Amino acid sequence: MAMWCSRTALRRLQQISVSQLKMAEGLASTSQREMSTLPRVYVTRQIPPEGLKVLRESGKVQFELWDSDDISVPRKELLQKVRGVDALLCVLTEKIDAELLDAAGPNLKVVSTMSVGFDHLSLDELKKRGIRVGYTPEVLTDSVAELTVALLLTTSRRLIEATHEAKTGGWGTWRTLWLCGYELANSTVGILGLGRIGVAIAERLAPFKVKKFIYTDVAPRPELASVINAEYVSFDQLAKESDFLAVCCALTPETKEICNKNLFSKMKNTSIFINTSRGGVVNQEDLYEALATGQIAAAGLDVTLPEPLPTTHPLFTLKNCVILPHIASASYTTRNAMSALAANNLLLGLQGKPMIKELKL
Ligand SMILES: O=C(O)[C@H](O)CO
Repeated sequence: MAMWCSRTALRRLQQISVSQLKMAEGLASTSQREMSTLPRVYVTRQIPPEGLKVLRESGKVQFELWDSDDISVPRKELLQKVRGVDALLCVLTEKIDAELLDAAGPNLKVVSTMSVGFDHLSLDELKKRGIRVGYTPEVLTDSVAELTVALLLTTSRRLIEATHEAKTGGWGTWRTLWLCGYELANSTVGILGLGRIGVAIAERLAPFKVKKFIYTDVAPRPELASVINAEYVSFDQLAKESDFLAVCCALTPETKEICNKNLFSKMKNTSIFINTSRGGVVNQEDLYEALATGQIAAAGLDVTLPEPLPTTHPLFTLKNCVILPHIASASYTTRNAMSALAANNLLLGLQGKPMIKELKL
């Protein structure tokens, strides 16, 4: 599956125009000898075309690519392929840990992930080795916020159940309480972990006549909160007062399974729980209990643990749980922007320049 950037592969991967292809080939063929001295990069996925174009047209690196977007690179292959590389461009399915960094060896200077989340990276190990890390915040904020709103409305207004009923004969006469859900108007929306994405979600929800935004985080974030007029509350207050609770925090050792029975037991039985951050912030057994027993009204999840969630998982048996396959940032524009940003971060890192978006280790 892996390959060095060849003519056929380039055409297939990037659906680029013939002139663009010629340019890439020209670069490759005119400088075969020069190329062998260029820094080596391994790209762990067939990333969207914009990023590959950035790498290719830079003329500053030679890169090898795992030539698939449907199957992630097997660990064994990855450990082999990273040997001796100068930089790695990865996605969130690859664990970048001590084993991998040892396999890569001392040449590795830059890891650039095409994601805003970095829980798949062992930051301590990267720091210890002086490896710089790029990531892709901001470019996905709009897309994630849009999807979060879509998931929230789908869940609270029971759209999946409704289309199922319409299609399968459950649609009888118009009924007064059939498929009733919960509305945003006059509601309190809680945000767990207020960052750019939380703000963008609130900005989109405000026109639905939300009464109040509340949030909690490790500390108040007055600048961000003032944009959406959100009040800082304790974790318990957030649980008790939210009609809609949107989880927007990063997965860290501190937030691992922070959404557990302690949280669900304090929530209203009319509340809607939405998670578009990481599956690991939720204790899924506790969530199942809360949903199955009516402790909370419904949940919308774009992320689970593991991913993919096995189709036999109990959460799939619940009508009041909407599960999406981690698509919050999945718009063509955003995925291309993430790809280009990851490539540019990598190139800048290799040149010893500040990256556009670099994690402070
Ligand atoms: O971390 C990320 O970037 C998202 O989860 C996927 O876009």
